[in-house]
Amino acid sequence: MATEDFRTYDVIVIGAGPVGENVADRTAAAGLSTVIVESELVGGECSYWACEPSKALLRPVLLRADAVHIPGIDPAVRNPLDAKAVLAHRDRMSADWKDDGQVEWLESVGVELLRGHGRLAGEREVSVETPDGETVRLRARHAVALCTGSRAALPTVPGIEDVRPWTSREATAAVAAPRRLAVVGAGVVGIEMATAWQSLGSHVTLLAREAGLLPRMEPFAGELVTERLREAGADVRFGVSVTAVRRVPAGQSDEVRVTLSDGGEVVADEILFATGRAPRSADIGLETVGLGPGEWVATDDSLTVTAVPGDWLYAVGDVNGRALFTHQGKYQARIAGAVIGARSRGERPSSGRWTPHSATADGAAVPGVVFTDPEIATVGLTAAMAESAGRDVEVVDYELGDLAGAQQYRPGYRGRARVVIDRDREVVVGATFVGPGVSELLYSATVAIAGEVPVERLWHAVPAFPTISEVWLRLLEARRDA
Ligand SMILES: Cc1cc2nc3c(=O)[nH]c(=O)nc-3n(C[C@H](O)[C@H](O)[C@H](O)COP(=O)(O)OP(=O)(O)OC[C@H]3O[C@@H](n4cnc5c(N)ncnc54)[C@H](O)[C@@H]3O)c2cc1C
Ligand SMILES: NC(=O)c1ccc[n+]([C@@H]2O[C@H](COP(=O)([O-])OP(=O)(O)OC[C@H]3O[C@@H](n4cnc5c(N)ncnc54)[C@H](O)[C@@H]3O)[C@@H](O)[C@H]2O)c1
Repeated sequence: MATEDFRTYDVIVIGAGPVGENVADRTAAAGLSTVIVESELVGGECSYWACEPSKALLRPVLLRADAVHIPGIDPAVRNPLDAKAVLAHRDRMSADWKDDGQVEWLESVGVELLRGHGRLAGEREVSVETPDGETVRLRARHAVALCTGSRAALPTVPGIEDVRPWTSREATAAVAAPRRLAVVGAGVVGIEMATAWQSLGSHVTLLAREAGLLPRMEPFAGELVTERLREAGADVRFGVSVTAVRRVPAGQSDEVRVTLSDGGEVVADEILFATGRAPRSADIGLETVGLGPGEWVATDDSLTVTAVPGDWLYAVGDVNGRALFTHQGKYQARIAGAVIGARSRGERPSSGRWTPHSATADGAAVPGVVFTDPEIATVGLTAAMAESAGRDVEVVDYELGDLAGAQQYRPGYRGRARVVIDRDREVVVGATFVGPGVSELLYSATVAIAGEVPVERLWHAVPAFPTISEVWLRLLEARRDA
């Protein structure tokens, strides 16, 4: 093992997922020499085991769900999906799990890549264990950004280590549909993967410990998706926990027996635990700067780790636990890059909400789309969140199926919209749309919330006829006429 002297850069980024890539891009663009350290594939979870493969699996499912309702389209669309073709498409959309394209992009923006496992080694220092067993020591003049992301969190269930459980990685990268798939967890990963694999030929049993799907969203979101999953043939069960799992021989192969809290048993070929995320921070040297290994790395709105003095350590993206989405992590990356750039020039980052140096939207307007049938698009507060925060809000609902644009989009359209309006400030603070094709509506709601557009002014933002965006007008009318 050879140990080199320190290599010095202005900025060291640990983790080349979408967020680390964007921090590095911004600091390089600010004229700072930047190295990025990656232990697996450049592009991170999102490109290979999360957003890209999951959406490639789901797009054919959602397109087919619309197409079967449209007159004049070949009735053959009712046939089951060609799973082999969908999986091949998924492989292409995941770049066949090769990162050459992203490595080229890093080169094109002037960022140096160092492959290996990075760990903090005290103030402004990082040690990298390279794939050939060497240790490279790095020193940063200005900043170290932790962008190590998150991993699937598995619960402690007796037998879990012996059943080869699927996590989001196996669920997005599997090469064939299991005949029977048990899915534990009623969050976004659980319901997206249940939707995909049920349509690709598996019989899915979805096990939710809560009384409904997506407990943190407006209740009608989970209700509409439950209906469609059941219509598609999935077995959706509420109020049940998994108390034990075991794999037993079955014919030529084996199967998983899942014991439930209600005394029942589910038998499956594979079991997916979609039970949330944990930060990838257990082995990144946090203890060398006084932080707790394995914990979410807390920051302020400038993405600076305030528990470590000196304004040199940043945590950006999933690892800080602020908002676990690629787009929100990339937003944080742009802000962290601007903050690092400003501090490197001896400038004080601007303070206050909605400035170029504050990730204000993390607390006010985080958009998210769940790509199920129907789609769910959310931003800002739900009615329950507003209520528990003691905000004085008005809740306005509208049935999307009553819109001409919705019936044009898909005859028999079913869906619902809700906006949450802050009564004191007369601005929208939350919006949820559930229905086919609603994902593209979300940006309008995000602009209304982040822009704090007065509700009065929204009357002048005229939606085109006949589109689903007319829901905005109908919501205003419903409020006026209430
Ligand atoms: C199944 C699934 C579907 C999803 N779908 C969506 C979606 O449709 N839209 C959306 O916005 N979000 C989606 N997400 C969330 C999204 O994947 C994450 O928010 C996003 O990947 C976070 O980016 P990141 O760069 O912070 O972390 P990651 O993408 O996890 O990247 C972190 C990188 O750091 C590397 N790394 C970790 N530790 C070290 C170390 N010590 N040294 C060197 N390198 C290290 C890792 O190898 C990895 O490449 C989904 C998540 C899952 C699980
Ligand atoms: N389309 C998208 O943008 C997209 C897709 C997938 C994931 N994501 C991101 O990834 C994050 C993580 O998603 P997720 O679904 O893994 O987590 P989640 O926190 O959204 O849901 C986890 C679910 O598992 C349940 N659970 C936890 N422990 C359990 C146990 N022991 N037994 C039974 N159930 C248990 C929880 O009650 C919850 O319903 C999301 O919050 C989202 O930000 C986004």
